[in-house]
Amino acid sequence: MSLEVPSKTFARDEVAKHNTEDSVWFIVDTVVYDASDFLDAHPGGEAVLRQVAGTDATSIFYNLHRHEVLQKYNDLAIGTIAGEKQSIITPKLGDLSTVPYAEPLWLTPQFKSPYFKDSHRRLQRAMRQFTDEHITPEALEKERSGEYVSQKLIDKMSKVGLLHMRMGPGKHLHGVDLLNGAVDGKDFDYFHDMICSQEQVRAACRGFQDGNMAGMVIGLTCILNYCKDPAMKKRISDEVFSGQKKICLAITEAFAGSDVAGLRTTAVKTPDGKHYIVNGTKKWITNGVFSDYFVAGVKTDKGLSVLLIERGEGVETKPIKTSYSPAAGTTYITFDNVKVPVENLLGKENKGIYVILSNFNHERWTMACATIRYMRLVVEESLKWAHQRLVFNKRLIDQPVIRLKLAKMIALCESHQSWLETITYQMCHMPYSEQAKHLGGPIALLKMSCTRAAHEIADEAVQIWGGRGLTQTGMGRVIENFQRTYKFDAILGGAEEVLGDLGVRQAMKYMPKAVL
Ligand code: HEM
Repeated sequence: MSLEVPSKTFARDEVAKHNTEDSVWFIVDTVVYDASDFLDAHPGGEAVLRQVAGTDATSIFYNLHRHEVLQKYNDLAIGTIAGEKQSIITPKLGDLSTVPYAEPLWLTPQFKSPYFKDSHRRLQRAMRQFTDEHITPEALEKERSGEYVSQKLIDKMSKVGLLHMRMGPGKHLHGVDLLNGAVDGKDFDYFHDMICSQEQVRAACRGFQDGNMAGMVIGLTCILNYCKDPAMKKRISDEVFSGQKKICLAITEAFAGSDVAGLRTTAVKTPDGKHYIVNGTKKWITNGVFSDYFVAGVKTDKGLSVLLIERGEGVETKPIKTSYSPAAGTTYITFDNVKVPVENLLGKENKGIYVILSNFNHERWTMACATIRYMRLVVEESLKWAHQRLVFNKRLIDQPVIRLKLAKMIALCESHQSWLETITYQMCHMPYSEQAKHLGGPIALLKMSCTRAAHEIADEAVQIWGGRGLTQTGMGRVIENFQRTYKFDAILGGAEEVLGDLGVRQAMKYMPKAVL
């Protein structure tokens, strides 16, 4: 699609005359812009616009701006050059990218895949449209302002079943209309789940991405799987799926991160046996500041337990400043003599470790989905940039050293997506009990390897982008956001070192007495 501009046409000679004190016109990709009243407002200053007055400024413009700038300031366009056609593509909402490697191979027309059915393709199209139209504009705004996700967006996501889909396959999807019938809830599998995760990442706002209900993805699972009272389970899941209430998972503390056995928050039963009294703190809790429910790991008399704690007397939350956007809602929580009914125990007392562990595979796999898709976005941006940026009178892509960096980035991205799809296929075909036994290790290794790859990609991308890879607005904003935030995925949901160790230890459980 081309930019929509007024139908008036001009000769190039005519444009050339508008290089006076009062009139500053120039051409970008055959569109004529009258910047005479924009000189003061131009963020890059007046002088640079005067320097190009009357000329074709296409290549200098694309050396300095993203194409979306022209969409935003479309009212400066007054027409086009007679007999010439725009050559630069303006993507429509929902479109697939035609940049090589910008889409996973299964979405590239020439490639076939054994994994994806029509319902996956329908869901991908619907998710892309929904993300481009509703999620990305809000993500960009909130990532910058640091405000939390709006109730309006939550309501929209709830209406199209997106909150339900984020929990993965299961009965909670049966009978729910998913993006206007894109997929039947009973057919929803882990490839649909992967598509939901990966499409949303394209907003490229890592803080907002977590702020947008990541707490629910890891917190509500414990209610769906371990809440013993059916009425309570229905009440809470209805409230959360409808977007009226927010929930988060509160495990980590200043005292213990990946080492969950080291938790120090205590839950002591009252003498009448009807309540627990909870005391302690939680740190780095995503979405905690705006949550109504906290699925909290606590120490009971003989071990670890998991309790559903409602916001109320004795519960205090305050934001923690991190290197990604405050939009994530990262929180420090204090529980001060909080009275929790014993019915709120999730799973068995002192056996909370099983409740916590049951969450890990899906959480880590979701993080791998997201990291890989963000890596691909960085590849797409870097390919576009290398193709348009002129340095030493050459495009960056004409330099072998740049092509080598891109080759490494593409290879890391493609290999991890393939591994992810192989594991996702196993998740679709292995019963849950088998998954816990056979996939915990591979998923841990996949996540560990993804974030190592992200580290390499961030490093190479910043070298390609230079200062723009370190600047929050403008051309390199995606790269800047990625290089500043990929570490969250290397730490959250299990640090790389812990996951690597887990992967090898799990493999050793099945090691035969093999010798050389
Ligand atoms: C319709 C035409 C134009 C519009 C709407 C426009 C708009 C903008 C905007 C929004 C920015 C902020 C940069 C960003 O964060 O992306 C900017 C920066 C800038 N613009 Fe323009 N601009 C136009 C044309 C031009 C042209 C023809 C030049 C020619 C030299 C130019 C030179 C600059 C420079 C040097 C910067 C600063 C870039 C930086 O900080 O990296 N602009 N412009």
